[in-house]
Amino acid sequence: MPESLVQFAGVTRRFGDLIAVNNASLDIRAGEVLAILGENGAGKSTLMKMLYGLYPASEGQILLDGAPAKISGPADAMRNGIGMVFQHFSLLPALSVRDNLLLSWPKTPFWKSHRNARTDDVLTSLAELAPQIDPERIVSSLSVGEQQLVELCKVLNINARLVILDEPTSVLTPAEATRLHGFIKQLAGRGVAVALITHKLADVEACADRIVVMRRGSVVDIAERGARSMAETVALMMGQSVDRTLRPPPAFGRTVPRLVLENVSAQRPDMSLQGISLSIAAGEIVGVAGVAGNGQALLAEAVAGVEPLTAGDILLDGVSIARHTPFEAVSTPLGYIPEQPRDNGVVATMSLARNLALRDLAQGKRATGRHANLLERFNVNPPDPAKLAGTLSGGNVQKLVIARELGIQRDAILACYPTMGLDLAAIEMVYAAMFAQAASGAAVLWISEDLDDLLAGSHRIAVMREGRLVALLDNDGTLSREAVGALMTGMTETEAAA
Ligand SMILES: Nc1ncnc2c1ncn2[C@@H]1O[C@H](COP(=O)(O)OP(=O)(O)OP(=O)(O)O)[C@@H](O)[C@H]1O
Repeated sequence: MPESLVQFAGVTRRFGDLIAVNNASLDIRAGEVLAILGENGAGKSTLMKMLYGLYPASEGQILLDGAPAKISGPADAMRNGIGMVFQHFSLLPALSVRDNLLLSWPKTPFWKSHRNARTDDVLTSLAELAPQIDPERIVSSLSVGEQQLVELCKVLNINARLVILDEPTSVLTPAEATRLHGFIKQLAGRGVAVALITHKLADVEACADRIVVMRRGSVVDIAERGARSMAETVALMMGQSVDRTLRPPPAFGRTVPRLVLENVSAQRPDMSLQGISLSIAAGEIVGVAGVAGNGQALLAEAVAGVEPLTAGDILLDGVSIARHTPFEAVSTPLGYIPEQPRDNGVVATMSLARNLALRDLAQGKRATGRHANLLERFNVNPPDPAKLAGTLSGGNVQKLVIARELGIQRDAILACYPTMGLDLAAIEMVYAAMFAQAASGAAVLWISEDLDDLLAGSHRIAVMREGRLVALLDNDGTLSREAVGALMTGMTETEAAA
């Protein structure tokens, strides 16, 4: 039996009346990859945050190397060789990658935090894990996936014995995810324990040695790799079986242009959007495919009005909706699901009810109770309008934003990674809501890194590379992943398939 590094013995965590983790017992062994699965709000993050010292257990005990762990905060956890990478990042956006790594590196000399041969060791894990990231780049210019890799390097730099990863692949491109899987296996091969919280069965298939399933706060199953079929694991997670087949989008007659981008251009220090023109008809879903960091984020923010346009216009039903300040964007008649909704879509210190009424409030109108049923409809858990948004689990924050943006019929929808961090049942619900909007005439612009979902759910696919729209393809059933992948990377189809 391999050595137990950590043991949870009957651990419970309450937040007021809510039992987030209920009498959980499990161990984490040196050199294993332990996948922790469960639907949104199942208690996965809370369980690991207790180990990382962020919350004390309400009952039960956590043992480290067989003795009761004395971890009263993340600094203690790190001293004990436990590192955690969160869904929510803690990088300083104005500093370079190198400076961010130096700030959290225990060996950084206090007198010299700058470029210096003696501090180059801080870059070793970056070179291994993400050689494409230039350490001198400013963090704010990195894609979300790249930022996550930098967060992971921070943890690797403390020489962790246990690395906890909270949904690491939800923001990674397929290629980045594959590289991360390989790296996780390498870490385990060196004797490091990896606890991997995930919703993606591909992560489990690629690297898990054991699989823990949580449901409603309880550990409901612990199994060795291969002991359960994927269908059995999903049924354990959801308490039922979920058919994960994306229904095709509703048919539409491409006649009336609704959302029109005319030569849309915008500029950030590291990225420029160059003359994007695209016309989306009523009822049409256009999926935007691209390798992360090729201008999708800037396109989304430009269309949403968060980033001012340097040229061009955006028209909705013939009327310009191009905005010049983020405040004006609040009145944009566009349903907008932003990337990283915890940062960009909710006010953590406000109640769920006020977050649902955020657009009204921002326009100086009174918040009404008419939004309350949206919590039930979009399965936000707990569906308590008085709860603060900051207390929701990551997936439930996403559902809250989706409830606000897709809960009423819109003329146009801009959806950025709308299923990120969601469990399988919630993904189905989001796609159903998005397709229903299209069926009722909304023009939908949908940015995603999941090519399979884009191919299954869009009428046309726009491919972005280096801030330009390099292709606009009819998704007529003949498009292949390889063909779109080739356009995304600029490689030939055979190179992309290799
Ligand atoms: N600080 C907090 N205050 C109050 N309730 C909380 C707090 N943190 C978590 N919860 C609640 O505890 C439950 C478990 O949340 P947790 O974040 O552990 O779920 P999760 O399984 O990681 O979900 P997800 O997959 O959506 O990230 C949820 O109902 C959540 O609302």
